[in-house]
Amino acid sequence: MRITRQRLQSVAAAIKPRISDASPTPYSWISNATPGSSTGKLAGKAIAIKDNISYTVAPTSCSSSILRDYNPPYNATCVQSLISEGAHIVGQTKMDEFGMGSTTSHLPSYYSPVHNPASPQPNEPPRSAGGSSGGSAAAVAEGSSWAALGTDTGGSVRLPASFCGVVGLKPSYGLISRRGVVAYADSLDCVGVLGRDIDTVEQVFEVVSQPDERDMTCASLSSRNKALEILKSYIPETGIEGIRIGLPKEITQTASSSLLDYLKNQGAIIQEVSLPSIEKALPAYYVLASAEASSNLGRFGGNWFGSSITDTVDKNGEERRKRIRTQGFGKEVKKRILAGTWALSADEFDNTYLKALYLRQLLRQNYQSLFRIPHPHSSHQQIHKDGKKGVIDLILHPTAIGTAPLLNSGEKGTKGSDEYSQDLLTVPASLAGLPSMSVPAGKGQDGWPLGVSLTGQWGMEKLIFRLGRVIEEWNKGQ
Ligand SMILES: NC(=O)C[C@H](N)C(=O)O
Repeated sequence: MRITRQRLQSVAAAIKPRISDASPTPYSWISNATPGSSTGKLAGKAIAIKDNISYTVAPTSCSSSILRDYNPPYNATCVQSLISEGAHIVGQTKMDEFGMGSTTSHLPSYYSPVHNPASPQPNEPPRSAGGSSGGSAAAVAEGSSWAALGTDTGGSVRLPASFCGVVGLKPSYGLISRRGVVAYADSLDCVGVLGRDIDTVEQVFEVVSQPDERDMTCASLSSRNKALEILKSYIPETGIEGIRIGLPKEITQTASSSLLDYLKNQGAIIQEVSLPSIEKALPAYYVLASAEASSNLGRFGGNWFGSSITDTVDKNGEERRKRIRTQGFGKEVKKRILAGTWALSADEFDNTYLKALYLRQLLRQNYQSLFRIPHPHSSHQQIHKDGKKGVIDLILHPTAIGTAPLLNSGEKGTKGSDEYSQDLLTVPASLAGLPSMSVPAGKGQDGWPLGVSLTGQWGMEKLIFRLGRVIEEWNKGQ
């Protein structure tokens, strides 16, 4: 039988029981298909995927009304890789609409926000699972999926991982193909992996981190190999003896002294470093991400998407476009489209967009000046004015400014500009395109999970996993 798009859509319609709208479940769609294959590196493993990653048997809505009935015609490369290795795709997970948010509460009215399952007491008021991949983090934390894919533009995998007490990796920019992933901000978007431990995250990462000639931004095999060779020549094959960890002095270190002592006892060398440009990272991120989003979301104009919204068939094209975009996008998405369009306008371009690009460049140089391990692409190499070389291998700091905020209370950063500040410590690595992983690290005074982030040179995921495992060991004793 020929597989046409219509056929796929009717199959999806038959098997896509959308989750009841009032439920705080992590999922927007749950599969009732039988588990994956019994062979392959991920045989039978239950994996959830964020609702902006194309999977032909389910609607891919990006938690947006405009894509409510969109069924993608092909699998994203990363999903195909999971299926080829025997994984069972258990469902698609809720997210802040188009990835814009940090709480998974920017949702269409027919979804309710995801509740964070890491609650230390059964009757606590619900807290946010973080965002925008809050559904993926909650699915892993509650145990309904073994691992999950998310996407991270400015912290969307790491922040929910920290709030839900799981591991979340945002890989180096370009390591996981984005073919079939709905774009938010192309110069920042990364597919990321969440799991309850580092072994799980590494197993999934190894499967999905492959060159893809159908994604021109996906790193080639030679860049990947070069990064591995560089790592071998700088760092011993095992252990963390002699690994240099930098603590940025601009970030208040909540990492417990017991963790730092534990790392020192294992042979790590810990020192303070300076990342002054980190201060301007948040405004630069929101200018650049919104500018890119305003352009990317232009494609949702009413011709191909949002057809279920329209009752304006008889109106001219402009009316129809306006109506569909007005009804189809939520408030936060509209705000970002307007902000991004403004930043790119002739009057504002130099003063806003170019300034943000400049700040991004400063931040990138700042990171590069700290690392002992060189960037595999020489064009990124920082030549130090003073001729000094960088000395550290990994940077360690808290993932978030606190524990999970209450849901929809208007307090602790769930709404308004306060919500943007949740990303304070995650956007710097995104702007620099560097790998960064959040690992559970103790609890806050309120008993909710805390996470620490490890950031390294481009392509140094293996080193991040290695140090992450030591932190994981320490965390078991907490
Ligand atoms: N997509 C992300 O990484 C989340 C970030 N809070 C944003 O709204 O852009």
